[in-house]
Amino acid sequence: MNRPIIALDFPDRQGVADFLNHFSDEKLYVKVGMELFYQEGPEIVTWLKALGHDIFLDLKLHDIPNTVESAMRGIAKLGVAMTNVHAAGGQLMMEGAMRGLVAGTAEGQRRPQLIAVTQLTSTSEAAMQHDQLIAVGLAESVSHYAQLTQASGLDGVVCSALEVSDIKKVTANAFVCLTPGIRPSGSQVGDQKRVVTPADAYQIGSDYIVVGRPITQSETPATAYKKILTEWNGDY
Ligand SMILES: O=c1ccn([C@@H]2O[C@H](COP(=O)(O)O)[C@@H](O)[C@H]2O)c(=O)[nH]1
Repeated sequence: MNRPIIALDFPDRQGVADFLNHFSDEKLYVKVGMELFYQEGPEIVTWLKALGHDIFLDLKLHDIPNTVESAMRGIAKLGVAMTNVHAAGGQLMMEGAMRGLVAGTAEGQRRPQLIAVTQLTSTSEAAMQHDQLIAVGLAESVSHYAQLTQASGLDGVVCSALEVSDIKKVTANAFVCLTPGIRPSGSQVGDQKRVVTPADAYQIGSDYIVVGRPITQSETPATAYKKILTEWNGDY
């Protein structure tokens, strides 16, 4: 079964522990983002790994190439399955990120997948053009960032499932599209702008989906997760 990646957007480890209690012994694919990591530090990753979960460390690095390369060397040592940067940091920064990750990965250990954020799923086309002064459409901007990411030697991108078909046309087969902004029909959209249901993400061909609040804020998280898991595996 392909597992949806659960965004563990909690303020502390206790919040995560309470949440995980709903799942008995199930091995999950979880995402640790800024909220949790900046409170708990790298130990949160060590703890989740010890529980048997796979981890996407979503820190979205965006800095000068040398700084990102050094930071990635450290991230590699945490043994996460995947991590990321912002494609807007540019080709030199992304190449530096990959160099750091390769250098920091111990022999015999698998290098974490490295992907780049194109345009955040909370960004609308109008906001992108106004805030970032980008004159092209959102689809074109996302496609450009995907090609730049591939040229930089990374494994894939973060985008909305709405852009996956276009990206797949201009990138290699193995190039990964990870899609947050997933909302089961009827659930609250919140601050997300480019949303897709788990079933549609499956149909479109997303490689991974990331789901946070529809699971973490649910009264019955395990049931919400199971329903999304089923849809995401083409059973709906
Ligand atoms: O473009 C992006 C990149 C990252 N995210 C992250 O995914 C989750 C989504 O959570 P929801 O509660 O399902 O909205 C969150 O941690 C974001 O930081 C994203 O949404 N869009």
